[in-house]
Amino acid sequence: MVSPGVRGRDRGSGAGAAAGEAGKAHRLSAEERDQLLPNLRAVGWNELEGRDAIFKQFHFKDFNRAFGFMTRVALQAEKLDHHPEWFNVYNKVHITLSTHECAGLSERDINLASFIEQVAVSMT
Ligand SMILES: C[C@H](O)[C@H](O)[C@H]1CNC2=NC(N)=NC(=O)C2=N1
Repeated sequence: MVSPGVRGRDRGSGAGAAAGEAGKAHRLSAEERDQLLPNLRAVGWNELEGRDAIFKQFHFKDFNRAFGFMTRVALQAEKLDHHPEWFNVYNKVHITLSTHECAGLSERDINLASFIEQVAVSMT
């Protein structure tokens, strides 16, 4: 499993973030994709066609579980200042992750997807 990372935890502290950590997002290189995407593909994330983004559909027992999941993801997204594009109806949640700032997939999406997986596992 990809580690959820710590991006955002020290946001605003100004304390020596590593290169790229709190700075501008960059689109993942081919090598970075080869390294980072297989773990997410293995748990159902897929790359979209025609857009540099990843997508997954989640199904829960009922709306309460789905909305509880969304609430936990929303709080983390706000902490990370990195937000999902998502759709919910009843027990289904569809999520697309991409980084608007660099118009494509960045490490931020990988980190958020990893967090989302942890939450989903704990809700099902
Ligand atoms: C101003 C604010 O930091 C930006 O708009 C943040 C907010 N959330 C974001 N979410 C996503 N998915 N991509 C971004 O580039 C992004 N940027």
